[in-house]
Amino acid sequence: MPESTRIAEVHVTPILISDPPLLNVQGVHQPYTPRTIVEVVTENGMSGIGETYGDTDYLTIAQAFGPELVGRPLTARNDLFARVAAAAAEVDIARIDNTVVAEGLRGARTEVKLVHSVVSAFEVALLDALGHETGLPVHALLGGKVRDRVEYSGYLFYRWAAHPLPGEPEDDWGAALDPAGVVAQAQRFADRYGFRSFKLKGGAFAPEQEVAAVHALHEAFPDAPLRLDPNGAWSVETSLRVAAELEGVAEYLEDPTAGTEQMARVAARTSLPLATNMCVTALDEVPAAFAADAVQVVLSDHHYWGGLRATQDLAAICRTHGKQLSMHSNTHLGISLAAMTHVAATIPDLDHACDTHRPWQTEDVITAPHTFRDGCVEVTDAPGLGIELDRDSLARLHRRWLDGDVRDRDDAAAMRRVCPEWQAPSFPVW
Ligand SMILES: O=C([O-])C(=O)C[C@H](O)[C@@H](O)C(=O)[O-]
Ligand SMILES: [Mg+2]
Repeated sequence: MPESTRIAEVHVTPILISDPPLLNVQGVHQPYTPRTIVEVVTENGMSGIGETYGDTDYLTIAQAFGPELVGRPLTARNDLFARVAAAAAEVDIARIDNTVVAEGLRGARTEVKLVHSVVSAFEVALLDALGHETGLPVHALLGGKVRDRVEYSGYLFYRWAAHPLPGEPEDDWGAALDPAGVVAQAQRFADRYGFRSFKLKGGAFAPEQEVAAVHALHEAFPDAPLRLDPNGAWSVETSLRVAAELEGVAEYLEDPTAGTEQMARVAARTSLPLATNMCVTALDEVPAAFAADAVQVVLSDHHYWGGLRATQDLAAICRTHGKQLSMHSNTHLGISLAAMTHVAATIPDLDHACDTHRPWQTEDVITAPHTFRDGCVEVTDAPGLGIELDRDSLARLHRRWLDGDVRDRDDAAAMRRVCPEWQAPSFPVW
């Protein structure tokens, strides 16, 4: 492939995918959630695909930036951030208010974070296309894999059996609203996918109930590393109480309390490691959090950090500062799972099984969705990401987006359909 191979077409396609009624501190997942699918096509007819958030602001930036890639060299990735940021500056981004919102439960919402998430989809698509042009897998383009399988953890959620209205998407997982329900869900995850570690999304019920669920999981799976993540819902004192009850049971507590300062106060008084995907989610948040030793484990996420190479950079920063690395996940499809798996395969010191929402999704836009064996996804050596876009499925899910009115993830609004008085909580909740 000549270095001058150029991009001939870029397609940015919003879709709505079905999502089960998973509970978190902000509310409950809506029946449908938006994603953005990016495809680049080279002048040689090779295609590359990427995936990111589909909420209005991300989509607006992606749609503004997409056409600018046409005519650019396929190998030009280093200026993506500057170019996407410039595109973002030209459009109206309506909802930047530096508050925590549901579409990611990712700490303060800033323009830089939006830009990173958009960059990630284009970077992955460019790497995928480059892989097809060269015959190399994405992990090789990132320096090569150091493992043949990437381990994921079973991501447990409190959940309702069904969304409230007839005709909304259904699955057969049933409700999980107490420790027995959580253990049954974990058992099904273990039987079906072989997961050997579990994360419970907390913040849905009082901490004592969630601690009881983690103890029940420990009893049922004594060797499994366990995590509990209330997305910052607890006060410092509550976090310390929970930490004391879960020492020796959990491998880490994820964002027990909100913000670097409070996390540091908890970290100073427990030996249980604290992990975050809320207070260290962009480079400018690193110095203060590391100086205060507020976190011991950083959850990478290539959507947050601006792509696969940025994730490798984050790994180097964590290594330098003696921090461990794990991986966060939001609702995502197989394109992102492929990207997560390729980058995870290249990071020597990925210390924990990665999170993934993928087992909760019943739809996808790739022709052969991944399978989990022993909780792991095989690292493919096929060119690019090693996946193929399912164009019929993409068209169907895009049609749903065109016909529907969901444009943003809003877990509080979804909760209000069942509990009209529900408000997004003020923190700490407990
Ligand atoms: O903190 C986390 O792990 C997440 O925010 C992951 C997801 O966003 C999860 O909380 C969700 O979708 O409800
Ligand atoms: Mg988290």
